Amino acid sequence: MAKSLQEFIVEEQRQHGGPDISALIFEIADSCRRIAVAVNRGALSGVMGYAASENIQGETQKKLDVITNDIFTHDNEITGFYAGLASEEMDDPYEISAGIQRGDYLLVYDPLDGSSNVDVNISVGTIFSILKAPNKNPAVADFLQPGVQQLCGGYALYGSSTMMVLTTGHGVNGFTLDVETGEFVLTNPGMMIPADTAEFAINMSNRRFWEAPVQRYVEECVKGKDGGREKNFNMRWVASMVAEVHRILCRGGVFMYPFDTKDPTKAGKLRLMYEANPMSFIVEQAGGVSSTGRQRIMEIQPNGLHQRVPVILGSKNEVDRVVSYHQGV
Ligand SMILES: O=P(O)(O)OC[C@H]1O[C@](O)(COP(=O)(O)O)[C@@H](O)[C@@H]1O
Ligand SMILES: [Mg+2]
Ligand SMILES: [Mg+2]
Repeated sequence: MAKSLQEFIVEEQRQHGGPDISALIFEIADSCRRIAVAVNRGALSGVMGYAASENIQGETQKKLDVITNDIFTHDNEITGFYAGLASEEMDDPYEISAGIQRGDYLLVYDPLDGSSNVDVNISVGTIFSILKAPNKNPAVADFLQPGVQQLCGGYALYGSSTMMVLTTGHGVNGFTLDVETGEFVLTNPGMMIPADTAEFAINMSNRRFWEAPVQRYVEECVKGKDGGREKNFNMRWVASMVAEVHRILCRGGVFMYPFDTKDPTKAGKLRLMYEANPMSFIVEQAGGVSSTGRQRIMEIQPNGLHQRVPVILGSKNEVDRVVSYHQGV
């Protein structure tokens, strides 16, 4: 019989040792199960559309951004495992309430990724990263750890089925939610990204704002066999990073939200701490590569909780090619 997430994580912990974060992972999975219910009920709960608020990035929040942030924050706060929490939807780290025990870890998360898709019933997700807390009363600086220090990176995908995919540094495993039992079951053990691909994902409407190396790469993909590449390429853009990364884990591909000059105040669109880092951890553990074009993402020393970074990730040979185009540029 297929293993449950719980059985799998306990076994992985026993096998590899290190800090025991198995209970943290079960609680996160349970919280994602509750978010899946909120997302799946859709309009039935009256949660479609915009809230009357903006987040720190000046983005108008969807009602579900706010609801899922509340669920994820509350569920994980009360476990007593964390010294502090930080989310895309909160300007500053969330302080653990008085009376709740402070634990040894930090949790950073994007409670609802791809939220522009919820009103049109397209896949969304939750992304999270677990770090060691340097102390029980963490300041912002204590959260600013490079991705290589993550203890766990993972996401939940609320798609045609709900899945949880995660790594603790010993490969990548995928679990599907059995809605009848409420349990996540191991369905995709040892996920690996093929080194080669003929599929790329990028928001083409930003084309005129990209730098020369990305212009060159995409141009070559579009021209395919007529432009010197050995094959023709296909393109996908879901506008949900979770769905995009999941597709790449399942069948390969390259995903890019590169540096662009659209808004000179922003180095890219995606956020380092709770989007790029956990996804990079997963991609690297699955044999892929994740880079800004000029630097391995997981080696970036963060300078802010909501810092943005260019992201190019996926199948090794294609990402290596894009990175090589950046050399000397
Ligand atoms: O709408 P665009 O510019 O194509 O951006 C899509 C990207 O933005 C995101 O939706 C950002 O995430 P949020 O929904 O959490 O802000 C990514 O999931 C996705 O890859
Ligand atoms: Mg996001
Ligand atoms: Mg989000």
